[in-house]
Amino acid sequence: MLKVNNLSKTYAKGSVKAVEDISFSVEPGEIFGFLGPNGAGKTTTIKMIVGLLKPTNGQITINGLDNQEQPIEAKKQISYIPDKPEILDKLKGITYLNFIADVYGVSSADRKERLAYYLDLFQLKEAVNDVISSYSHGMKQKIALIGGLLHDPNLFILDEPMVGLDPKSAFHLKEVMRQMCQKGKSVFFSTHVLEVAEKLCDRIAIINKGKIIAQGTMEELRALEGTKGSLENIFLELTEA
Ligand SMILES: Nc1ncnc2c1ncn2[C@@H]1O[C@H](COP(=O)(O)OP(=O)(O)OP(=O)(O)O)[C@@H](O)[C@H]1O
Repeated sequence: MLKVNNLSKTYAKGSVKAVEDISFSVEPGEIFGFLGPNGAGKTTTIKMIVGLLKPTNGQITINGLDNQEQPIEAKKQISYIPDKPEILDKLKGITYLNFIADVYGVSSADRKERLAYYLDLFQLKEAVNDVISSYSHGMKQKIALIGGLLHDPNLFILDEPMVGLDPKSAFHLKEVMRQMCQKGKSVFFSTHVLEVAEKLCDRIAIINKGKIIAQGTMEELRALEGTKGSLENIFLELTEA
């Protein structure tokens, strides 16, 4: 579903090596967690995958489509929810969601069904008629999530999705991620919440100082470190230096 090959990104005319020659893939039906300390290169990697930043080197394919050669077709495959979604907050929630559905060409039958389902799930049925500027941080995040789910993306990409969500909404988001994967779609997300990653992800990659220092299933990561410990233990040991 997602293939990242030898990807690098430098900033400040090459003086900052934010991402250095990383490679990984996310298979259909997989939840993939992307972990790393502050400044490790997670957001930079995600922005290259979704086409917001041009790689210095390397290739990204999404469902077989090169995201630099076929950017529009590649973007149709994905939804991206940034850590701080910037939404058109002068609009009412429902106007925003219909706008997103229009952009992605979602049919009126699918739109009606998905809106009813997700607005109920994330408890925004009433608030959707208010302007977004009146929403709390968590409500803004939820309207962005619903917008991201309306076109039923093949690859759902989220940067720190749990921050700001109440426990019930976080629970439902995790359920939505699992349901997507049961349908053969994929989820790729960054997080600092290691307990969530450990429970939810099929595979995990850990990035540190721009380089991937470990990747695999929890079992593989444990074997790599020769431990029976938690992901927190493994993460701290690997990123200590
Ligand atoms: N626009 C930019 N110009 C220069 N350097 C940048 C820029 N954006 C990011 N960096 C640098 O690139 C490196 C990777 O940053 P990035 O935001 O990708 O990290 P991150 O893993 O997402 O961190 P966090 O967990 O704190 O969000 C850091 O050293 C950061 O200072």
